[in-house]
Amino acid sequence: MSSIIAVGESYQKFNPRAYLQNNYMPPRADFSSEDCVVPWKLRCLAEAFATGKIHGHTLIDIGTGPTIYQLLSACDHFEEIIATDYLAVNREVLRRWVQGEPDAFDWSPYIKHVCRIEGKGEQWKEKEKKLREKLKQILPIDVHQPKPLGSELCHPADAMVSTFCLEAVSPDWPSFERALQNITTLLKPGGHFLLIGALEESFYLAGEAKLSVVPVREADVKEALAKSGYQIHDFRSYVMPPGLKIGVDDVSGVFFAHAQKKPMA
Ligand SMILES: C[S@@+](CC[C@H](N)C(=O)[O-])C[C@H]1O[C@@H](n2cnc3c(N)ncnc32)[C@H](O)[C@@H]1O
Ligand SMILES: O=S(=O)(c1ccc2c(c1)CN[C@@H](CF)C2)N1CCSCC1
Repeated sequence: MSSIIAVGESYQKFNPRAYLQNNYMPPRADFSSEDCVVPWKLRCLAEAFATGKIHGHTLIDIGTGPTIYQLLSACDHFEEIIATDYLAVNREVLRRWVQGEPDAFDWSPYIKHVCRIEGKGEQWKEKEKKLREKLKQILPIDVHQPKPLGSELCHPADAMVSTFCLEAVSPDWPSFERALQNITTLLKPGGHFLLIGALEESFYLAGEAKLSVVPVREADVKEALAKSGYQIHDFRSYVMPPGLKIGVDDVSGVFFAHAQKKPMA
């Protein structure tokens, strides 16, 4: 238990702007080729939603952080999107983006790219406006609690997304598996879950904060999803090019999983 408390304490120094700088701005965030990791991630999400299988009233994002890229392809398929994060500073960064504050992070390269690969002729300002309208709740969360949102969600979510969260907040593998079980209670039986995460990463930097990450491999993630009652529909991995290792983390690759919570027996 103390190690989970230590993780929480380490996040008190998390700097959202530094995190965004390290991971979501050029040169690391490169859109110049479909083979780059950011286009690969956005394509995984766009293709999952393009199947038409993932839809409903409410989608919840677990550990949203200060980012919204992971919600861009979702917003056409849900009435309401719920963002969640452990840190008030991240929830405030999200609120400032939703309100269109001038100092908010510029996600337009991501929004333009997603509009292009979705091929619906949607203007990027339309998608930006749509996501801002649908991002109706920004809630505190702790995935290490059996009830991660504290009080129950009025209804389990129809679908769930989580990107780079579970492995980045779990001190060890059993904690990762328990956190996955905890967040699975927020998803309705039969609901779809899109999970993106870091492979074989042990740390990352976010300003003054140096965060520990539990290194995970493909097989570990697949096993944890199966143990939490998911059927895996799609699982892909991306091997990080050496040139992208600039010291802000030691990530070796990225995984994408499209899973579905099995219906009640
Ligand atoms: C590596 S960031 C991922 C952010 C974003 N989803 C992305 O794709 O970049 C991990 C996030 O988990 C949040 N976090 C830290 N401890 C948490 C906890 N116990 N429960 C839920 N989220 C937590 C952090 O505040 C941070 O925003
Ligand atoms: O999309 S990424 O693969 C990415 C994006 C976010 C993160 C990581 C990797 C690895 N560390 C995570 C800490 F938990 C956060 N990417 C890394 C290369 S440059 C562009 C961003």
